[in-house]
Amino acid sequence: MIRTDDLHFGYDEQSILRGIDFRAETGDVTVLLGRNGAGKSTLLKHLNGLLEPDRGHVMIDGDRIQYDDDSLLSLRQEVGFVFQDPDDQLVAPTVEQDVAFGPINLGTDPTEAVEWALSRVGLAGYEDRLCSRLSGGEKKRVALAGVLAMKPKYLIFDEPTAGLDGDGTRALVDLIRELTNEGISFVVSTHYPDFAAAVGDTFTLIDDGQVACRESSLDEIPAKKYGLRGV
Ligand SMILES: Nc1ncnc2c1ncn2[C@@H]1O[C@H](COP(=O)(O)OP(=O)(O)OP(=O)(O)O)[C@@H](O)[C@H]1O
Repeated sequence: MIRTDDLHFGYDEQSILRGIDFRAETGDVTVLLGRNGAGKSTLLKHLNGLLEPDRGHVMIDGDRIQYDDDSLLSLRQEVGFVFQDPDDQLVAPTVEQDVAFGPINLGTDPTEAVEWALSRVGLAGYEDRLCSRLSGGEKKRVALAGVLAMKPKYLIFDEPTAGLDGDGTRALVDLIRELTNEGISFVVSTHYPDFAAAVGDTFTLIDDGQVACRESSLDEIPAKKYGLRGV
């Protein structure tokens, strides 16, 4: 389980998270909802140590996140993060080099992991393509493959459908459900109720820097009251 207790965080003087008690159960797809600027990305970035709280803490399977370099390296193998904008994530010239980056950093032979990850995202055969020439949707799949290649236990996915067309979104729903059945737990943020309903097991709404509600059905989330798209 990923949990945060009394998590506080602000950028400069601006307080963004104000006592977040968040829970993401192992085996679930936990969907994070909230209006623009509510702090969803900021919370997600705490879950694999990209941001360090001002107060409170983050626990992964009962262990508090530690922020030294060695601890963060092993944390990021266990808890992968796919950014909203793939251009913030892709680091190497070619698809194969990019997806191999994580396993190589971990000191493992990347061959099998790269082949597996690219086939899971439907990009087998793209190994030698230049990342810079890919479409937005393809870049997003490469970014996901790069995280999958690390074989994470938890996968944090910030706005996964941003920039995807209908087919891309449907394929992503199927992939997330398959990977969940294979043992990867997801935390995803989204503004799209259809996508949320299709992938989610539980739904957490962030408002005014706090958890406003947590439900096992999207229908129970008071979308209109919190400025969200309706189901
Ligand atoms: N690096 C930063 N420096 C200063 N302020 C920031 C930074 N990143 C985000 N913010 C501010 O923090 C607040 C929360 O941003 P965040 O991206 O976490 O919201 P969000 O819920 O993910 O929004 P959206 O749904 O629009 O993506 C916003 O007011 C945003 O402007």
